[in-house]
Amino acid sequence: MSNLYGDYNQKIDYVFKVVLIGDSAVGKTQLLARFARNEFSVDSKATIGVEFQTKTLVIDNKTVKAQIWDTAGQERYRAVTSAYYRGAVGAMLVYDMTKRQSFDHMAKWLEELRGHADKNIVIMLIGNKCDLGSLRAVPTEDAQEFAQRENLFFMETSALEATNVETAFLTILTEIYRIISKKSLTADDDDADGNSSLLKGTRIIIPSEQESGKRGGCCGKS
Ligand SMILES: Nc1nc2c(ncn2[C@@H]2O[C@H](COP(=O)(O)OP(=O)(O)OP(=O)(O)O)[C@@H](O)[C@H]2O)c(=O)[nH]1
Repeated sequence: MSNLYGDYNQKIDYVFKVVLIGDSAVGKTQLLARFARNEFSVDSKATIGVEFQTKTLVIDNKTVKAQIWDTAGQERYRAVTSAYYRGAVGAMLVYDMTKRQSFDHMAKWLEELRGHADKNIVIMLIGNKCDLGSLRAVPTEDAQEFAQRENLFFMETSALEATNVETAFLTILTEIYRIISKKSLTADDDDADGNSSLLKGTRIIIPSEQESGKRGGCCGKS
């Protein structure tokens, strides 16, 4: 059996690590719960340290395992920053559209991300909690402008109502796939050893055989 989310007996062609970042309580954990398990919890506890969940899907007839990492927005609960970003090929910068401050902090989060992650990482800005429309504190245009200026994808979501959550994850994963598959075919960014800089230090592509035990640089549950 094969559908959008793949067949569990199928071999994995790619593993894409995507990180979630943003202030505490913007909804990172619930966006992940909605995408990975189609669940939502109203009494979500603050994340302590780092967690990740995986979801397997099919893009362009290839089986892609999305490994989505979630960390604490609260400084005191944050784990070692560089380890969190290592190997990430995508990032979702999440703010709460009812909390202006969480949007104003996006520049700071973006700076941290760009300071630690691969320069080719695909980034999406997410305005979460769009179900709370009457409490909106961040106009869509402000976010669009920021996204355009910083060259980010942008989407407004609701983890509660499952609005745009799947679309957001599929959009970023498809864009990562588009870049990776193009990189696999071209040698534009090759270094002196013939290795693509995008592929080299970042383990963007983890071949299926490495999935079964030889995977490097990752920890956590799957
Ligand atoms: N109305 C509404 N509430 C949401 C939505 N997403 C998350 N919440 C609520 O917002 C609160 C915080 O959600 P979390 O997912 O734990 O936030 P977080 O960004 O992971 O927080 P940290 O782990 O502290 O970084 C919880 O009470 C959630 O139920 C949403 O789309 N709409």
